[in-house]
Amino acid sequence: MIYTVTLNPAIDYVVSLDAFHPGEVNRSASDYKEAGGKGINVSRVLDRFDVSTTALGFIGGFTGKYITDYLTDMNIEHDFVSLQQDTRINVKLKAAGEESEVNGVSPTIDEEAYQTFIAKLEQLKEGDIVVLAGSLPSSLPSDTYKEIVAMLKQKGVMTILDTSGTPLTEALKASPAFVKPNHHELAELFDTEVKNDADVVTLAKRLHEEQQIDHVLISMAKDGAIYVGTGGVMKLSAPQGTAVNSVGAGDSAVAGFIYGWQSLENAEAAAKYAVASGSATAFSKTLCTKEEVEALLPTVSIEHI
Ligand SMILES: Nc1ncnc2c1ncn2[C@@H]1O[C@H](COP(=O)(O)OP(=O)(O)OP(=O)(O)O)[C@@H](O)[C@H]1O
Ligand SMILES: O=P(O)(O)OC[C@@]1(O)O[C@H](CO)[C@@H](O)[C@@H]1O
Repeated sequence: MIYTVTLNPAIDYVVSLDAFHPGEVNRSASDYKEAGGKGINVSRVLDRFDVSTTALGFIGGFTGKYITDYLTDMNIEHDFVSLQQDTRINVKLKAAGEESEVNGVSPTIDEEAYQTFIAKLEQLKEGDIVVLAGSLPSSLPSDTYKEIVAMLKQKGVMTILDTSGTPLTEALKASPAFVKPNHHELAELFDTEVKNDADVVTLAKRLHEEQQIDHVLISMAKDGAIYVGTGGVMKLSAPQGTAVNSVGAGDSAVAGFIYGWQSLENAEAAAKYAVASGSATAFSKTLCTKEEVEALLPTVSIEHI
């Protein structure tokens, strides 16, 4: 069974305007809401690939109810721990060809809620897959993902991690099986600059070899991705197209990798599916569909390096 963990979910409130004028009353040309947060997005994309998941994490208040209702309507299983405080709302602003984001403040996770969540993870079994994705609520310590990865690995559960900053640095010490930082997050991780593909490969190799991470996929937006892992070292080009909405492109890449890995057990095919999925989401208003991904697959080229 695949589980996604979103410790800090959100309603994504996506607002489009022709132009944004700070300090003035602005009116949306269009807007919509979606259940968001990185793990939830992975569940939503896998659902579109006909792969079942259960979404875990913390949810609270009327915003939390919106998210659980949304997932229930889509027939996506979920088993969140309930909180009193509201789940956050993240504002995604699209104006004059630019995307800006204001991500909200997380509710507080108290010890009782955290232990209830851990008890759910304790039930998982060898062969299960867990995707841990997104920021940590500020009330949780920065080594939370590290502790969870270590605990799950002891049970023979495959762990996949997509986060950034100190929680990522810490969690790498527990060697999750698959990580997908983007190239900015990779540079931040090593406190250095990433100027070209060679720099990306050098740092990704360090993650694979020194931190013993089986699959490292560094996403690079319109420049595709670089994979370093048990499947070798390769650069994947991104399909060309007009970016409409990049929110969730990275999560779609994670879902695409899992789908490719599960169905083909081949890292090259999985990385290719990841890039096609990320691009299909970038080119559409919301998350990609399987048809959109498969239409783009033949346009992803791979160079072994
Ligand atoms: N403008 C674009 N054109 C083509 N493909 C894109 C574009 N932006 C993103 N992608 C695709 O999506 C994948 C993931 O994108 P990106 O590197 O931006 O991830 P991310 O930073 O984790 O994204 P986000 O946080 O917005 O979800 C890329 O590897 C690429 O395949
Ligand atoms: O604040 P975090 O947890 O880092 O990111 C949250 C978020 O920006 O990530 C998703 C897109 O990847 C959105 O659905 C959501 O709003």
